[in-house]
Amino acid sequence: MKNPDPLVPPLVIAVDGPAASGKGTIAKALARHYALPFMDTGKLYRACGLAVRLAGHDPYDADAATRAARTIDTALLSDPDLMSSLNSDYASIVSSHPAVRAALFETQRAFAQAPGGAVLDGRDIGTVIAPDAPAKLFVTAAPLVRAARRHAELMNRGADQPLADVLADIEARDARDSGRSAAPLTRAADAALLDTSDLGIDAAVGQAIRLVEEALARRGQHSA
Ligand SMILES: Nc1ncnc2c1ncn2[C@@H]1O[C@H](COP(=O)(O)OP(=O)(O)OP(=O)(O)O)[C@@H](O)[C@H]1O
Ligand SMILES: Nc1ccn([C@@H]2O[C@H](COP(=O)(O)O)[C@@H](O)[C@H]2O)c(=O)n1
Repeated sequence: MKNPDPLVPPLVIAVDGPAASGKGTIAKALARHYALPFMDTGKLYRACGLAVRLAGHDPYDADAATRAARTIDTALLSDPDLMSSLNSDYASIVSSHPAVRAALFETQRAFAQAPGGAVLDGRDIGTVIAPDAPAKLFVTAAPLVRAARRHAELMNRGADQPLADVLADIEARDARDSGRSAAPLTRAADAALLDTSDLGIDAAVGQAIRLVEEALARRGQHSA
């Protein structure tokens, strides 16, 4: 990261959206473009879900999930099973417990408050973790487009899951994430919408940079 200029307000970019919408791809590209640190907050919930699974607990057991969230084992962040479909489900279930979200809040808030700014992607970055972020994106795409992209990704990784199952998983996760009472997935009122259904990765990243620049210009803020 560049040395933060004390005269330039920190550039915090909040990127939210439903499962497999491409928000991680876009957030990582924005972090590279603006030379900012990046956090994939979904990995924290995935690590919590995986810890619950490995301990043989029920993800609906709020006490077990909260204990796991309070003692996240960082080794789990690079576990090959972290990104599996089964673990996506566990992550989505444990993330609905308010105490789990509370346990993971400070790590994310501290990251978002880095002196020079940061890019975070997740479900509640623009609404809860960094509500004052000067630039917010809500990235989405049609469910079938998202499922096809995730399906291709899983095939590349050697996981052979039918497209219809991938679609059903994504829709179930979105419904759970949007329907929960604690920090549900929702577009912040001041987040720019970016639908990538008809955009390739380069075009989507180009649009994202343009939307960030527009948000900064509206606030009279410029990227350093
Ligand atoms: N605009 C795009 N065009 C084609 N493929 C894309 C596009 N954006 C992302 N992808 C691909 O779609 C898949 C999902 O993207 P990504 O992991 O960025 O989504 P995500 O929203 O962060 O997912 P998750 O919610 O599971 O963390 C990846 O394989 C990625 O390479
Ligand atoms: N800020 C966040 C990030 C993630 N979640 C939950 O974790 C699941 C996995 O996240 P991915 O981004 O890796 O898909 C997701 O389905 C959410 O349930 C969250 O609640 N808040």
